[in-house]
Amino acid sequence: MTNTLRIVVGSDDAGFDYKEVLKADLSAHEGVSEVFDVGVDAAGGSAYPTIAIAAAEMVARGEADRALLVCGTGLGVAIAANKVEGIRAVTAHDSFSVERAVLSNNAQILTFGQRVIGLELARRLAREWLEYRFDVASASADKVAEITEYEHAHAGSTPES
Ligand SMILES: O=C[C@H](O)[C@H](O)COP(=O)(O)O
Repeated sequence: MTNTLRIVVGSDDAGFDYKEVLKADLSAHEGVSEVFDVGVDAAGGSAYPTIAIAAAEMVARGEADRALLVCGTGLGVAIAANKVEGIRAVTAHDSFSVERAVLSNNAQILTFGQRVIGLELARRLAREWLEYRFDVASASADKVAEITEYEHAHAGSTPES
């Protein structure tokens, strides 16, 4: 496989068990060149925003290509990661959404909820996710660019209500 991926994984306490399994899967996958773990460790303790922002900042800085994050629902880590400029993070618990997260939205971050989906489905979805690459020449590219343009134009500002 060409174009291997550097992936950062992270979770809060509620996602720790899945994060550890997914980390092992990613580390053994031929399509993954590096796996970084921003926690939590077995001792736990960090809340989901802390972990999600740390992972998202690694992606935003170009230190990792993607992140795979787990919390109880997948929602909190996605919300927090999306606060980092340039990041598109989505929660996806089905095969089609995982595909479109990359091919339509060029999302760099996928999140799972340990309290929502079974472990084997999460493992399968993570494997599928590794196979997709966003096509910058696709019809989806202009739509993603519109998000980025808005983000850049409004950085640091709060929309008036
Ligand atoms: O989105 C948040 C996650 O599900 C987190 O693991 C649990 O958050 P809570 O303890 O605030 O419900």
